[in-house]
Amino acid sequence: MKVLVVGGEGQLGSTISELSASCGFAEFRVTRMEELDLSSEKNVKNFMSSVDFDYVVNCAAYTAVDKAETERETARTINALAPGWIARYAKENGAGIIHISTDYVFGGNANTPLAPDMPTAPSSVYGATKLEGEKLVAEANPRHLIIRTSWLYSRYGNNFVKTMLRLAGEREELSVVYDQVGAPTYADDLAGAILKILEVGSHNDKAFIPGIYHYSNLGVCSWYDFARAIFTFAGRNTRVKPILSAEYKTAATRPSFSVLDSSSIRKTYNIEIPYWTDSLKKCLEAFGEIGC
Ligand SMILES: NC(=O)C1=CN([C@@H]2O[C@H](COP(=O)(O)OP(=O)(O)OC[C@H]3O[C@@H](n4cnc5c(N)ncnc54)[C@H](OP(=O)(O)O)[C@@H]3O)[C@@H](O)[C@H]2O)C=CC1
Ligand SMILES: Cc1cn([C@H]2C[C@H](O)[C@@H](COP(=O)(O)OP(=O)(O)O[C@H]3O[C@@H](C)C(=O)[C@@H](O)[C@H]3O)O2)c(=O)[nH]c1=O
Ligand SMILES: [Mg+2]
Repeated sequence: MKVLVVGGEGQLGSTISELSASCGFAEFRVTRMEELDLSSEKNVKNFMSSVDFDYVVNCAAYTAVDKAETERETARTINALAPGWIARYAKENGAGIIHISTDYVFGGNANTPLAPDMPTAPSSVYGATKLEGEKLVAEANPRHLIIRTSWLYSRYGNNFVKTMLRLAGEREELSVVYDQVGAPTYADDLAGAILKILEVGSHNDKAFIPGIYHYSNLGVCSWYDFARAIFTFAGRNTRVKPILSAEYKTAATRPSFSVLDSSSIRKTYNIEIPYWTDSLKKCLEAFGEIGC
């Protein structure tokens, strides 16, 4: 089986690239932006019609949540139009698509974990463009898996864990919001789940069951709790002050509650999902923040 990974330089793309090196069930080709720039349909068409693959995994996205508020068109091209093109040219190759989306498609008014079929109501341009991307992917290719994840972190790219560790080197106290509740997700865990789904699909095409799924690490926390856990596990003395979102002005509005219910991916693909603090410790070990 052949798998094409688009967006290979981001957090998830880099992680899949790393983990796939020891995968025996498929041959992976990972693209970087210089090889495939998603800003035009022509690029996508030319590239995708020149390569042979059975599944494409789209890890590329415009993830600068605040900047997206003023760069709506670019965000829409990368998060909505391009995934639609990728799904379409995958279909023309007879291939399926795994596309990644976000908890920010939800409005934040729920108070129980969000199942994939619950109503969406994005409060940001990033969330709205990601939601449109989901629709375009589903319309363009019936063999689609859309996996919504949340609060992704890894040793690659930019993420909250790295931001906190950097700021801890600059300040003795940080203020972090405690009225936005969700669940962090370690990119290694999500990448492992994606590889497992591909492996299942490689043995039996019918076991690749299309639809929208959720994948976050288990458990629930606020960004404040997340920051506290990072500093506790990393042995830092940085103080963290809990604040309200109203006290931390940002261009984009984030959902106050975006805990994803990941039970359908767990059951359908027999995937074990680790608890968020266990995975955070693993990531900090990989950073050399613990045990070195
Ligand atoms: N990060 C998070 O907290 C979360 C992410 N997600 C979703 O998970 C997926 C993976 O996210 P993550 O790995 O964190 O994202 P990253 O921002 O780390 O990676 C996205 C990659 O896409 C690339 N990209 C942007 N524009 C283009 C373009 N025109 N052509 C080709 N590549 C482009 C980026 O390049 P460059 O960096 O040079 O712009 C980057 O390498 C995305 O779909 C995201 O929406 C969902 C929930 C949480
Ligand atoms: C740096 C910092 C952030 N915050 C707040 C801002 C925000 O509400 C929250 C998290 O900050 P970030 O900027 O890391 O979060 P953000 O970029 O919004 O993270 C999101 O990225 C996109 C791509 C997703 O898909 C989401 O799942 C989510 O991970 O913490 C503080 O309260 N204090 C701080 O010092
Ligand atoms: Mg961010």
